Amino acid sequence: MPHVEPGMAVGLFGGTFNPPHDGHLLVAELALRRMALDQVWWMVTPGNPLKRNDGLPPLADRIAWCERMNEDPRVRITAFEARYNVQYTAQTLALVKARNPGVRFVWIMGADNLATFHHWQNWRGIAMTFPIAVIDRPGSTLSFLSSVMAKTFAHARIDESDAALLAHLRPPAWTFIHGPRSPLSSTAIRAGTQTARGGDVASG
Ligand SMILES: Nc1ncnc2c1ncn2[C@@H]1O[C@H](COP(=O)(O)OP(=O)(O)OP(=O)(O)O)[C@@H](O)[C@H]1O
Ligand SMILES: O=C(O)c1ccc[n+]([C@@H]2O[C@H](COP(=O)([O-])O)[C@@H](O)[C@H]2O)c1
Repeated sequence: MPHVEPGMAVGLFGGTFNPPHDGHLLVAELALRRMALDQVWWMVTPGNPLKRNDGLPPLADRIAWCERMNEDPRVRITAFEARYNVQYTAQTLALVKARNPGVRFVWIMGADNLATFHHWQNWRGIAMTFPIAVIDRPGSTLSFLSSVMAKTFAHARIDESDAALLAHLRPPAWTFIHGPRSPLSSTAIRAGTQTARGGDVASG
């Protein structure tokens, strides 16, 4: 687990990163700036518990790709979930919190995950224990209105102009952050229609 000091504000950004791309960098930079975070951890998951993970490249490869991609020293690449044998985010977050007293953690996810968040293990517990920042993503912009999570915790949503307060608020507290958006996805990169650094691959 990366080193942190009490009093720091840290964003936890879990992902499969198969492969990482500029969209992930954009999320990290937006989160650092808008929430005045000291660090963002890219937590490379052993495998999304809701997805089929056969065919997933080895964790070591995905970590190496992330390290090659990232140039910001505030972004820390970690795969401690595999080492501690945890896969569900609720477990991951409990572990991080227990090992780092006095540190303010915020869970960060793209808007596509907001739409399915209510299928996650103990999702209400996560929302009751950690502030959450949802970053806009093409195709999922309206999920902050329609998702079960957004409706259930509508009373706890703060305006994004107050995002810098989020790490210091008592949960439940969440916000939806709009900003520059990236159309990139790992799926399209694997399919060969986009590149990790952006832009469409010309067809034909
Ligand atoms: N372009 C993007 N804009 C905003 N958030 C993104 C973007 N790409 C990925 N994310 C977010 O980053 C986190 C990790 O995503 P992941 O590694 O699964 O990438 P992905 O592009 O969504 O992959 P896949 O297409 O395989 O599902 C998730 O919270 C996801 O919502
Ligand atoms: O805990 C869960 O039930 C759960 C369900 C789906 C996704 N997650 C986590 O959400 C993060 C983003 O997943 P993904 O597939 O969009 O890269 C990653 O850290 C996953 O482990 C967690």
